[in-house]
Amino acid sequence: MASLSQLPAGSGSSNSLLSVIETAKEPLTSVPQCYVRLQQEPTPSELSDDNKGTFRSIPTIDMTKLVKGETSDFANQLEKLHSACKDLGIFQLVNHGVNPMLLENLEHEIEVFFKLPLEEKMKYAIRSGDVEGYGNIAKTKDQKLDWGDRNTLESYFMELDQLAMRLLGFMVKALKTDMREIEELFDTDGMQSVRMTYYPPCPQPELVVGLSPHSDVCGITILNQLNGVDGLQIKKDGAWMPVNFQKDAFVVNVGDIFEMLSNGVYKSIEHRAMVNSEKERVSVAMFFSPKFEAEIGPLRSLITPENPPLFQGVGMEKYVNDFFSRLRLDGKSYLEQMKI
Ligand SMILES: O=C(O)CCC(=O)C(=O)O
Ligand SMILES: [Fe+2]
Repeated sequence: MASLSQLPAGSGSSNSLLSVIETAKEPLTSVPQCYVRLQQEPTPSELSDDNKGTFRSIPTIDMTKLVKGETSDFANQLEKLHSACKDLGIFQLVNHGVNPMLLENLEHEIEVFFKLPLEEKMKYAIRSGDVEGYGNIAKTKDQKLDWGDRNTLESYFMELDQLAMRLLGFMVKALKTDMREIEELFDTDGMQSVRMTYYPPCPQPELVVGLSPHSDVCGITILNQLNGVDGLQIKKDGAWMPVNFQKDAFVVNVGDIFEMLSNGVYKSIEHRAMVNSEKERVSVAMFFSPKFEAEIGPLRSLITPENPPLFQGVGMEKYVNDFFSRLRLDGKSYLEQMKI
């Protein structure tokens, strides 16, 4: 795994992580001890039939049906979006409207970047006190990135930002509340960050984890599995379930902050990434969060005497900083602390 933006410091910052690509270049037949996980939770194939549950695949939401507006298709799709966010916290988004040429260029440029020699990549390494670079990129909407091909990356960020705002709009509609509070939190100065991850093939994939179990500390995440290789898994009823999705679809998941904003109606989902022995995998996750100055907590418009707040309010900056000061990714434990 290389590159991270939403990881607490000790989850493998800088050198050990950045060098996994270099490690994987060696003709290895076994995995170095530092990557071996001794205790893995069961995968579906290891569970008894009684415990497999009913999960088959994540729901598919069709953006064109949402954008079309007030038709019966729209109402059905909005209901589907509501159930997906409430019951699972994740769905695949098809017909999202992002320019296919842009997606192709992005895939090409990111692959080229990850394949540069380490010395070249380290020229872009994140420096202490900075938030962007190899290893980590985070930006507010008005900050510029200065590595990679600015045109492609910036266009991607802009298109995804618009998509995220539209999706947030539909989610708010599905929650039957109004958009004003969300606009205040996310619009203009909202925070956008990205994690691009290159997972090299691994000689013993069953012994390692590409990205440790976690939920995302953001409003929503839009994940692009760039080269179409699967590896994402979600935790459902105590077991890890693989998520397969169409090559051109994005996976959207509810983050911890939206769980708080929705007062627990929508759920963030615990997930992880696994690797395989043959194919490298490249993913780009974009995280959309409220602005740093915002106070986050259950939306006022959702709170009534019958529906009291389930989470404490907290400043966004404090929330994010406290998360980054934790030593490792640990499922949904950080969000649990915020419960009243
Ligand atoms: O690579 C993936 O499929 C998952 C990435 C992810 O969960 C993240 O970057 O937060
Ligand atoms: Fe994630």
